[in-house]
Parts: sequence; structure tokens; C-alpha cells
Amino acid sequence: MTAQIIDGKAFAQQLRHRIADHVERLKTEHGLTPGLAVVIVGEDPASQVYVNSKSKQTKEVGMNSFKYELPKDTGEAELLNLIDELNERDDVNGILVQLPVPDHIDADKIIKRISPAKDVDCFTPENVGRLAIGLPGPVSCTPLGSLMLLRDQLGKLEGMNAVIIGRSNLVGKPMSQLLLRDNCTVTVAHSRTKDLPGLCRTADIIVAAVGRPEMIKGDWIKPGATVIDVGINRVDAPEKGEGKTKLVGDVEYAEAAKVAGAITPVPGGVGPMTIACLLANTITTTCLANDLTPPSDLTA
Ligand SMILES: Nc1nc2c(c(=O)[nH]1)N[C@@H](CN(C=O)c1ccc(C(=O)N[C@@H](CCC(=O)O)C(=O)O)cc1)CN2
Repeated sequence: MTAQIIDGKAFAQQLRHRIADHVERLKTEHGLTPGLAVVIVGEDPASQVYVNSKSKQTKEVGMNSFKYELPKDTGEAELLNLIDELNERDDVNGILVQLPVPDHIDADKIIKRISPAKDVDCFTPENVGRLAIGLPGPVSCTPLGSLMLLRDQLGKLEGMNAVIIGRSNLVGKPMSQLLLRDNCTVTVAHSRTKDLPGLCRTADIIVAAVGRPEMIKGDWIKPGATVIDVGINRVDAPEKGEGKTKLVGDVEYAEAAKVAGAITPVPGGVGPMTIACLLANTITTTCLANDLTPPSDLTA
């Protein structure tokens, strides 16, 4: 068997087209132009790439983009002041602080300062709670993107055994909420889980979000299972030349693709969905702030 490759890049592009249509409708029917503010502190090269993509794609779908590039020695108080300002602004519907922030800044403190009404990452305690009890609001971007890919691939997820590997606040925990909501039987595995290979072999759906290159082996996959690889790991690639690197996921892709029914590649799988879902969340927060029902095709 050779797995179907789930093309996240193409799906994200279609999603952005739908988002652009929603933006146009908000403008023409309601006089609203959604605005997204993205804040980066420091010069981490990968973060700069992500932030530039976010800003570019925000403009491409017709929203206003506000980008704040702060030096790495920016103080916590200064960053908190900027967030306070953005919380107050009527033309800003979404605020995102790119993670990681430098060590001298307390990321939790920063996240908690973002108004839940503008928290397009769905990181604030209020929005995490809303997600857990199924209230309308933004949904964590990478899990939302993964869910959209799963539903597109499998239709109804009801009754399926889902194993999520990784229990982070960013991916593992919100992913478990979303799959539970879709009536999967969900197991969240982590570093203390016993017999991880055996557990994975019971899964109809595997979501790998551990951040360890190719940790999930091909022979851990149940034949026909759907594999969502959230990992984005940069590793040495001597085969490409001295000093060269490449991106790999958390799953041993070549071997897993021989067994799985469908699998996301890295790059080109879940990554592009993360940014598209950020734009989707900005539509959601814009609608909720203006007493409009968020479009059902952009949320969970
Ligand atoms: N505030 C946030 N910070 C971070 C988040 C987040 O959701 N909110 N997630 C990650 C980084 N991230 C978005 O910010 C992100 C990561 C990867 C991709 C992506 O499209 N990856 C490409 C490969 C890109 C490359 O060549 O490096 C792919 O997988 O095809 C988009 C967004 C941490 N921080």
C-alpha cells in the first residue's frame, strides 16, 4: 500500500480563497475590514519567515496587516504596553505574538495580556476554556488546520481511535478537545506513556506533535491509518552537500507512507494550514466583535 499524500499547501490555498470571499463580504455588507497585528521580538530566522508569511497572506486576502518587529532586548513592560495599545484599537481584530519570545520575557504573562476577543492564537485561558466547552471563538491554529485536513480526508471522524503524541498547550491538548468534539476516542500519549509503538498500532488517526525528528516509526502505523505530522524539525542533510539542512516531521515519512492510508508531508502538510487558520480566526474574532455569526466553514 502507498499512502495518499495529504496536500496541506493546496488545501490552505483553497481555504485562503474562501477567506478572501468572506473578507469581501464583511467589507461590502458590513463596512468592516478585519485587521491582524503580528508582533515579533528578536531575529530568530524561522520566526521571521513565519511572521513575513503571515503578514503577506493577511494582505493577500484583503485584510489590514500591522507588523511590529521589536529588537531582541525589548523589555517585557514595553511589549505589554504595545499589547495594551493593540487591545484598544478598533482597527485591530487579531493580535499574535510570535513564539518563542526571548528568555527574559515571560510568554505566559504576554499571552494573558492579549484581549480574549483578539486572541487569534487561542492561547488565553478564556479561549482555551471556551474551546474545551464548545463555545464559539477562535480555535488553536495548528489543531484547527489538522482537523480540517482530517475531515476532508475521512469525512465523519465519529468512533475512530485517535492517538495524539504530545501534550503541549499549543497542539496536543487543543487537538484532543477537537477530536473529542468530533466523537473520536482520544488518547494523548507523552514521554511517560508505556508501549507507545503498541498504542500507535491501535490508532485509526495519529497526530504526531512531539518535536522529535522521525521519532514515530513506520512499523508503529496501523495499515490504512491516517497520519497527521505536525513536527517541523530542521536536521543536517549531508546528502545535499556540506552544511546543508532539510525539514523533517516527527514521523519516519518514507516508511510510514508504505503503510498508512493517508499522510501529511513535511514540508507542505500541516504547516501551511497553521497560517491559513490564523486568517480564519481573524474573521471569527471580527464577526464575534460585531455581533455577527462567524462563517461555519472557517471554524471547528
Ligand atoms: N504565536 C504563535 N507562534 C508560533 C506558532 C503559532 O501558531 N502561533 N506556531 C509555530 C510556527 N508557525 C507559526 O507561527 C508556523 C510554522 C510552520 C509553518 C509552515 O508553513 N511551515 C512550512 C515549512 C516552512 C519552512 O521552510 O521553514 C511547511 O510545513 O510546509 C507555518 C507557521 C511556532 N510559533
